[in-house]
Amino acid sequence: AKMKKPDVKLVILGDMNVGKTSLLHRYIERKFKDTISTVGGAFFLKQWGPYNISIWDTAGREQFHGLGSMYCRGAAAVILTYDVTNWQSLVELEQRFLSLTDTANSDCIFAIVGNKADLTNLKAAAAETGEERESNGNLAGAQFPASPKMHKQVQPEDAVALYHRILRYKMLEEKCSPPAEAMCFETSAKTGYNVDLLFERVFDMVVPGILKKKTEAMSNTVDLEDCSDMQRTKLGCCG
Ligand SMILES: Nc1nc2c(ncn2[C@@H]2O[C@H](COP(=O)(O)OP(=O)(O)OP(=O)(O)O)[C@@H](O)[C@H]2O)c(=O)[nH]1
Ligand SMILES: [Mg+2]
Repeated sequence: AKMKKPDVKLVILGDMNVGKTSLLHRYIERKFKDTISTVGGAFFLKQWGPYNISIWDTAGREQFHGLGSMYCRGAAAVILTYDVTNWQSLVELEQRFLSLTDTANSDCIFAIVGNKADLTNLKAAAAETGEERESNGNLAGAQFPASPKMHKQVQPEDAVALYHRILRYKMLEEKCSPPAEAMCFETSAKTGYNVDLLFERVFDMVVPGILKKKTEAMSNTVDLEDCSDMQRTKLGCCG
């Protein structure tokens, strides 16, 4: 099949083991399956209405950190993922991952995602689909946490506070940016809780940017001049 050219790029960032790959599998393949820690990165294409969206899954391991800013180049949205049972994974988003997004578009949209909500939230745990429960032989029930709040280390308001700090860091106006309540999520790749909501809200938010880019490209002649300049330079180098 002919490879479709993506209209827009999304990137998923976050520490190793938070569930980035699992979230993407859940969304694309509709199931929770075993993962191995990502090496480098991988991308998936998603058709969204008339648009092709590329979604980049990155490696959270420290040794691949240098690749992050490359993956973020030209991104229209970045999904910053942490694990609700791991406070440090939220801290890392700000300390280690945020600066990687310097190469993203200046009007880049940010989502903050607390994954593994099934471990701390009964509703998220119970969201598991019937078919899955069957294939797990009721294992899901047995894994219910005795006290749902037991392992929860990160509260939704911690993510909201981070969202506001990110807008400040990016020098994005609060009033021109999507509100924190719309862009901070708790998800479970295991049960599917809020996973469609997350991806589809982000898709809807990047569509206006695609339209704007297409309109600009049609009415812009400067691009052509830039191109011939580049060719001249190239000829200059070779000749
Ligand atoms: N309980 C629970 N476990 C999850 C969830 N999502 C992922 N996991 C588990 O967490 C581990 C890590 O998941 P991955 O999706 O590989 O994590 P990752 O963020 O892609 O990690 P790297 O590729 O190393 O950066 C795996 O054992 C998953 O099965 C979830 O929503 N709930
Ligand atoms: Mg991964």
